[in-house]
Amino acid sequence: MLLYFRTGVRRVWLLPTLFQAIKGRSRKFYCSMAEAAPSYEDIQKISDFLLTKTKHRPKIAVICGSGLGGLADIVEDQNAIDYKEIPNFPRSTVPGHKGRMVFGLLAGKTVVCMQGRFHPYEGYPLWKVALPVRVFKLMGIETLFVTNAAGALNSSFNVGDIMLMKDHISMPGLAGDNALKGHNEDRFGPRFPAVSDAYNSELRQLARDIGKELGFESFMQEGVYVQVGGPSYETIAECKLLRMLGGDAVGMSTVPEVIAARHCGIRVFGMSLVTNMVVMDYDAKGTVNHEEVLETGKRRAQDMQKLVSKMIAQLPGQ
Ligand SMILES: O=P(O)(O)O[C@H]1O[C@H](CO)[C@@H](O)[C@H]1O
Ligand code: HPA
Repeated sequence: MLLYFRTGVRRVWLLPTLFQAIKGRSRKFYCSMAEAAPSYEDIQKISDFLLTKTKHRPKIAVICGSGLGGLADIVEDQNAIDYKEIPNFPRSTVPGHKGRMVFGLLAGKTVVCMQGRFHPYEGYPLWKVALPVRVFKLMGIETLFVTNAAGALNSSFNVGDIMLMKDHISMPGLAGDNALKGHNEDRFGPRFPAVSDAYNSELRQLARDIGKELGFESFMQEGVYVQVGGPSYETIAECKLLRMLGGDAVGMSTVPEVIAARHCGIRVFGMSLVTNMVVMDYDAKGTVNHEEVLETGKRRAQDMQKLVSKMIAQLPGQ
C-alpha cells in the first residue's frame, strides 16, 4: 500500500495529507452553509407581508411559552397566520408551540400573539430565535409580553406559581452566545445596549397590583430567570450551581427575545409559570418531563390569561 510519495527529497505522507484536505474542504463547506442574519430590509419584508394579512395594527405583542398558547385562542376578531406561510420565517418544532401568529383584540386592545416560539436547542442560531421581535419592531410594537414555562430553583416556590421576571442570567450569554452577536444593525439599536433595566419596573408593579386584585398573591412570586441551552434538563449539580448563582427559575428560552427587544427600544414584561420543581436531591424519586410542563401550563392557563388580559387593558401609554 502506498503510504507516502516523494516531492524531490521530501516525503509526503498520504493519510495526513488526505485528512487535512478533507478537513479544509468541510470547513469551507460549513462556512458557506452558515446562514447569515437577515438584513433590516429583509426583516421589513416579513413585517410588511404580515401586515398585508391583517387589518390589525398592534402596538402590543405577546410571546406564549410552552403550554401557554391558550391566550392566543381568546384573541377576538382574529387573523391567524401559520409560520409556514410566512416567507423566511422559522418553524415551531416543539410540542405545546402551535406555530401561528395571531392578530386581533385582547381586552379591547389590538395585539399580536406568537402561539409558539423558537428555541436554540431546535437548532436555530440566537438571531433567528429573536427574529420575530425585530419583525414586531418594524410592525410598530412598543410593548412585549414574554411568558415561559420554567423549573423552580427557589425551594420556597411551588408548582403553579407565577414568577414575575425581574432579571435574568443567561448561561449561553456568559459563554459568548448572544442574540446580538455579529454585525450590529444601528437602525435597530446600539452595539452595546444596557440590559440592567430589561424588565420594566412599572409593568411589574402593575402586575403586582392586578395580581392582588385578582386574589393571586398566594402564588405570585418575583425572581431571576436563568436561561440554559437545553434540550436536556439540568443535572442536580447544575441546579445547585444555578441556585447559588442567584437564579430562582430555569428555562431554555426568553432571554434572546428580551435582549433583542431592549436593543430596539421595546419595553418588556416577563413572566414564568413554575411548571415543576427542579431536582436538587440525590434521593429524589422523580425526574422532570415535558408532559408535566404542559400539564401545569394547562392548569394555570386561565389565571395567566386573566392577569395578562387585565394588564393589557390597563397598560399605561397604550
Ligand atoms: O420556555 P418555554 O418555551 O416556555 O419552554 C420551556 O419548556 C420546555 C421544556 O419543557 C423548554 O423549551 C423550556 O424553555
Ligand atoms: N428546566 C429547564 N427548562 C424548563 C424546566 C426545567 O426544569 N421546566 C420547564 N422548562
